[in-house]
Amino acid sequence: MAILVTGGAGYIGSHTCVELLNEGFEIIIVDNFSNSKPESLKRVSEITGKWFKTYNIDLLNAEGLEQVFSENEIEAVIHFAGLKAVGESVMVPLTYYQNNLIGTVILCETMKKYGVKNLVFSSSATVYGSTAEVPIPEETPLEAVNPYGRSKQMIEEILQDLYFSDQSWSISLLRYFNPIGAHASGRIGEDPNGIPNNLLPYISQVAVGKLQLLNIFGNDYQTKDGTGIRDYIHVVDLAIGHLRALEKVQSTQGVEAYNLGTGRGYSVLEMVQAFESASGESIPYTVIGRRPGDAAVCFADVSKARDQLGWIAAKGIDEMCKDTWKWQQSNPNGYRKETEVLNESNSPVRKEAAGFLVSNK
Ligand SMILES: O=c1ccn([C@@H]2O[C@H](COP(=O)(O)OP(=O)(O)O[C@H]3O[C@H](CO)[C@@H](O)[C@H](O)[C@H]3O)[C@@H](O)[C@H]2O)c(=O)[nH]1
Repeated sequence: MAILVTGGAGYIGSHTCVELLNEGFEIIIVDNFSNSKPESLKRVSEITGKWFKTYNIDLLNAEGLEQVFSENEIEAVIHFAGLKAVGESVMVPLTYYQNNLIGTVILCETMKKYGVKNLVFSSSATVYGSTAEVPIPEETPLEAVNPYGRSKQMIEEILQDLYFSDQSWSISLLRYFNPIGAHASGRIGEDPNGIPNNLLPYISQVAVGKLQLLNIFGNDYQTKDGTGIRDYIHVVDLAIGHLRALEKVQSTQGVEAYNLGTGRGYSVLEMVQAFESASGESIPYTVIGRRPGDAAVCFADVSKARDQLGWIAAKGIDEMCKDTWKWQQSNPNGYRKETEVLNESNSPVRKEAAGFLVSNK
């Protein structure tokens, strides 16, 4: 019996695959590689010394997915696959709803057909919106503020309805706070397309000299130093949280949401300092206006995951920054080779995209 991992080649997916393989699970991966590279899976194999089957299939391809279920004995699914860029989701909402919602519905229909009813779903703290009171417990009303977030919120609701219709399902909704860091080997890590949207990938690209200056989005929030506060969590801790959730869905029925965070918040300026110490590089920055939709402060109440999953994040901010830096330094172009990067920088599409991003700053 195997665990099916959708989106297993992505950032959180690949780290979870390492932990699953290390704990002796058999895994099968489905990924369309729209935002990831097969190279990450090669490295998962290299780190663990284990082999696994990978299908290059889009979740919207119901027949392809059916083939995966008919060819393998699957006991549970961890579902990561989905589009995840907030800004992009505002511009192409239908693409987000098509991929994230319909992809999940097709996955669940196929699971149902094959009698597989154990599911761990990759949700996000984004479902809480930007005004929730901290620390945020799971029962906080959900009010996502952009199409990406709403797609996660709607999927959670669909999965609740599914359980209501058939109580033999067992589903965990994992609401991630801010995953950063990388595997300690430095072989797998976060590999964003183009200019990063998120703080840590941006800082690490400044440290390695790919970007010149960090733009800090506002220093006039009601926080200790005026900059935004977030609950950063090491991606390996997060990956281990999936294993605990998997044990839970395999031993009970029901649908439960869990916050996966550390329960501690750090400001943007504290992250800059922590990264400077970990890397020995200086991070030049400038303060610009607030980014629309950003919360001032966001951190988790982690008691439910601790009490019900027996899970707690173990790695601190220094280890998060050290591992991010090791990955960034040894893979300045992510999973791409130098030649691929050169070809891309000459492509007209790439130039247009870069112009677009700069003009939106
Ligand atoms: O170039 C940057 C990028 C970010 N920030 C700030 O850094 C903090 C963290 O930002 P970011 O890394 O973009 O994370 P979030 O805004 O918290 O967004 C993450 O967390 C959200 C809520 O969980 C999810 O919806 C998103 O997908 C996920 O990227 C915030 O205060 C930002 O204003 C900057 O100052 N400059």
